[in-house]
Amino acid sequence: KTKTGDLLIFTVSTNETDGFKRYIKSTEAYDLSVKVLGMGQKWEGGDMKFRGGGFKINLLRQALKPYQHDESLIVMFTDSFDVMFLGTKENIIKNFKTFNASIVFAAEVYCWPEKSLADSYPKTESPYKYLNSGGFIGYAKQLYNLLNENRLKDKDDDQHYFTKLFLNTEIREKYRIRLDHKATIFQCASGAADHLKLIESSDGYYALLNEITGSQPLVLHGNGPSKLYLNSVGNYLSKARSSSTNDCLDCPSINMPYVGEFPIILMGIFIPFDTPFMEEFLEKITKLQYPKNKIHLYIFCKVESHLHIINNWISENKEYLSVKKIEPNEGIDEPLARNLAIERCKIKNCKFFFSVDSVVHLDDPTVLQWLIQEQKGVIGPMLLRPYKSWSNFWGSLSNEGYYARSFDYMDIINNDKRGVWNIPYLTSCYLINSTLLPLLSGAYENGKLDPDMAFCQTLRDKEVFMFVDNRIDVGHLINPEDFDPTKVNPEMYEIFTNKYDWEQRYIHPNFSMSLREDVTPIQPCPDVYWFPIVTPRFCKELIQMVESYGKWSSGSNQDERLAGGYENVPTRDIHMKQIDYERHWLYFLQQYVRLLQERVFIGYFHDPPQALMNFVVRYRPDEQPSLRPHHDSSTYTVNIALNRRGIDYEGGGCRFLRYNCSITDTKVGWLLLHPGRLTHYHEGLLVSNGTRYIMVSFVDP
Ligand SMILES: O=C(O)CCC(=O)C(=O)O
Ligand SMILES: [Fe+2]
Repeated sequence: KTKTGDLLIFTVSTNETDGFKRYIKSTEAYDLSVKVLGMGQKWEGGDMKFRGGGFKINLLRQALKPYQHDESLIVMFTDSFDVMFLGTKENIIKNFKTFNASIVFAAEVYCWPEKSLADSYPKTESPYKYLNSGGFIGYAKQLYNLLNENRLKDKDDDQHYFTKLFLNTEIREKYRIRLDHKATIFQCASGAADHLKLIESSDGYYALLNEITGSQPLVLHGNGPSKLYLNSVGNYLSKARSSSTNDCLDCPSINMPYVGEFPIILMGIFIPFDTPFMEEFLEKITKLQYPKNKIHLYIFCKVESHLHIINNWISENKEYLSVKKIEPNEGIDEPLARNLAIERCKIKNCKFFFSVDSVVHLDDPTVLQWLIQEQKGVIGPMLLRPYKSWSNFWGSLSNEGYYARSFDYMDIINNDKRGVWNIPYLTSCYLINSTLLPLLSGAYENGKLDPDMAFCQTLRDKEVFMFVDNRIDVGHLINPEDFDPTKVNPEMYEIFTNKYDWEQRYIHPNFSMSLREDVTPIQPCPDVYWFPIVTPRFCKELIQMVESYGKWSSGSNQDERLAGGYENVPTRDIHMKQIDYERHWLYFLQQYVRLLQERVFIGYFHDPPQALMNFVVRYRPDEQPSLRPHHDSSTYTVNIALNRRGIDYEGGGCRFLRYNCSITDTKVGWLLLHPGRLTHYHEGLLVSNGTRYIMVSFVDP
């Protein structure tokens, strides 16, 4: 039996979709108890994107039967998958009573489904003129009787049904039916997003303020096309976040390290186009902290030139449960390859499908343990292109279904707000719970859409939420644009487009130590400084680049590469311009070398550094074994050792005559920085065996 003035809430849902779970959470946030009708039954209400929904009303009528004589019990009905509660029972009842009505319906901006009925409505100034049947509230007895004034079939449209009843003035007055024109209880979001503002409420949570009516609605309905709006503000409302501490209150907690058994997963690795830094990509996959004998591998490689590295990697990693590889010559396109991965996941009885694209670098090996524990249907870690606002998710969608920036996008990518975010588009790296796979057959194929767009469209159509977690930083994205795999050592050219990864591979790990005030720079000769700057790999690859180009200068004074056509102290060399590396090298000078220069030659600033001569020198006993004493045409000179004394060659080094000081134990990747003129008259010492390579720049000639 119910108490006087009690509130009984009904909803209908036949299965526990993400929207339903969100609805239930919102009722829990305000201690509301709700009776769910239809759970586990077959949905008989038609396709709600068109007309339908009579099913809901017929279930409700049945459920109200026991209360048909109760004149004080207040009954509320709401849809579930696109509805959230924003307030307490007390406020709902209080606001209901101010209507002095028996039944109150939600009101919305659009007259639907029969536009022509708009003229039959009573006139109102409010933008919410028309009945919406996704939410209503009334006394049990009157509601029950109203539902018996007329009958509808399961597949009939419930909103149409109620609109007809409401527009019948006799019935309207008999039951004292009113519409919630001021959205004091029900807010329908369609056409109203501009009226609404998320505010920080005095209770430490977020609330929704209707700036037109001044109300703070208690039930928010993402009717019609406003579902994405609801998803977006839903990240804040119903106590999902604290406005006072800025904490996510609704985010699953994660055990690190992982406790319990590791479920079987299928890891799909997709290489749909030429991607730089594949080596590191695969290394990070290898290092994932997840038992390999719980992972089925599925590799789609559409790039002939990457096959070699993939095959090597597969043969070095034999512990995986199984490996399925799709090669370019099989003629399987990307959407199909992705769809097949889902089918394979089903066949292998996996618990999760983990999809990773070749642009994804999973720097934190715990990422999988993290994602498994999120308890979401579809979830990915937030990944960014370093130093950029490009990410693997969109905060909002344009009307055409493409990227739109959400009000909180920058806050999320800057980590000013951390949490697990319901978003309309997610790509590159995500984990899918296998319970969803039956919905996702063919998900990656949809007309002309890119496979990622098609996939997200499918998820949205099936009302599956996508989440992105920015609570931890587990990796980053590669930018594959402008990558030219036809070059020798093409990653060397990625200093602009993928600077972060370029540094990881090519900048000496101790480089930044030299910039510290408390570290005294090494000075092997007066005003000659010595710094680690690039990795041995950089040196090796630069040598490969010049050697494969191969057109070494003759070592004579005539040099048509120079503006004057004459070189006073010629070396056997290849200029960076000749291997299309000049721009890159100048940027390197500006980004790294300049900082060292400013650290040791105090008070000299020249940004960006200029250099017309940037070249690799080759010394060989039978070619040019040494370089006679000279001044450089530079303010300061950069001289990097590219290979190893005592292993690759004997002898060599640089001698400063004024100080009778030589540096012969040069180290690969280490840079000598010295003034070019006047005091630093110098020579290149004789190479007696092998080949010595150095990289030289005359900075600020
Ligand atoms: O061999 C060396 O280390 C010095 C090279 C040099 O002085 C130059 O190329 O101008
Ligand atoms: Fe020199």
